[in-house]
Amino acid sequence: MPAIETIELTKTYQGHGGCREISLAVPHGCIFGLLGPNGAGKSTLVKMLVGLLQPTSGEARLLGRPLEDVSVRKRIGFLPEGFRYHDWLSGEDLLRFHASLYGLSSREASERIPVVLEMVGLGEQGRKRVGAYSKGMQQRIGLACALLSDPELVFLDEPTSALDPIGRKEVRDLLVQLRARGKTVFLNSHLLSELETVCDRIAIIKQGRLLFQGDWRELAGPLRQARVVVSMGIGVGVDTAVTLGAPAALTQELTLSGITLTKATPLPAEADKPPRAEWLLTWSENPPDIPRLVETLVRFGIPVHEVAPLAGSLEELFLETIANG
Ligand SMILES: Nc1ncnc2c1ncn2[C@@H]1O[C@H](COP(=O)(O)OP(=O)(O)OP(=O)(O)O)[C@@H](O)[C@H]1O
Repeated sequence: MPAIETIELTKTYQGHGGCREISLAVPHGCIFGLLGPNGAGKSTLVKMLVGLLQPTSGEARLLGRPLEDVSVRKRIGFLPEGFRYHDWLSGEDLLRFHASLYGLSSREASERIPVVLEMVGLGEQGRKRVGAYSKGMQQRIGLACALLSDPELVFLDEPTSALDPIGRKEVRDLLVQLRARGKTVFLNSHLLSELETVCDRIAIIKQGRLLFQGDWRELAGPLRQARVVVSMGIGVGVDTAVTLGAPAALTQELTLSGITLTKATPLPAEADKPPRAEWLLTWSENPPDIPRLVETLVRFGIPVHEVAPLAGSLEELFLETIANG
C-alpha cells in the first residue's frame, strides 16, 4: 500500500486552473519530489492532500485511509510555504500550541519539543521570540512544527528556500535521516539540484496535468555522452602543452565506431598534476564498450585520467520534459 495514492484527483476553480486527473503513487519510506513550473498546480495538489482544499472529483488515500478520514491527519506533518508564525510567541510556546492542536498531552509535548528543536538546529533558541528569528530560523521552526508529532508522512513546501548553503545541507541530511527511520517525505521545491541529491522519485506536472512520475533518471533514457579527462600535449603527437584536440587518426577511428569528439576544454591547473583537458564524447546509436574505448585512446598514446558516462542533470531533463509535454 503506497503512503499516498491519488486516482484522477481533480480540483478546478470555477472550471479553471488547479490540477486535473492526477493519479499518483508515493511509496512508503521514500523522499518524493513534486516539480512543475509556476502555476502548474503543485500547491493545489498538496492542499487537497493535507485537507485544506476539497477536491472537485477523484479520490485519494493517505497512509491507506481516504482523505475524508480526519484521524489520519495526526500522522501527517505539513510545512506550508512562506507561512507566518505567531511572532509574539517563543519558539517553545509556538511548538506547545501546535502540540495541543495535534492532541499531544503536556508531558508528550515537553518530551518532544526539545527533540524537534535539536533536529532542526534550534536547540539553544527555543526561548527566543519567533518575531526575533531570522528568516532561516523561522523556516526551521516551521519544520519543527511539521515534525512535532513524529509523523509517518510529512509534506514540505519549499523547506529550504530561506536557508544558507549550510542550512540546506543540514535539512537534506535531516530528510535522509527521516527516510532511514521509514518516514515518507513529500517535497515541493524549485531547487532542482537539491531534489536531485535527495529524491528517490519525482512527479512533474504542467498546466495541472501529470507528465511524469518515477525515478527521474528514467527520463534520461540511454546514456549518450561520456566525459574523458586526458593529459594535454603529452603523447598526442603534437609537441605543445596546449594541445586540446585528438590526433586526426584517433578522431577518424572514433567516428567509425559512431563516436564524435564534440568538445575539448582545458581544466584549471592543479599543483602536482600535468595540465589536463576534458573531452566530451557523444554518440547517437549504441553506447560504446567503455573498456574498448579506453583501449583505443591508450593505443593512440592518450594518457587517460578519467572516463565517466554522463547522465543529464535533473534540471536538463525537467526543462526538456516541460518543453515537450
Ligand atoms: N484560489 C484560486 N482561485 C482561482 N484560481 C486559482 C486559485 N489558486 C490557484 N489557482 C490557479 O490554479 C493554477 C494552479 O495554481 P497553484 O497555486 O496550484 O500552482 P503552483 O504549481 O503551486 O504554482 P507556484 O509554483 O507559482 O506556487 C494556476 O493557474 C492558478 O492561477
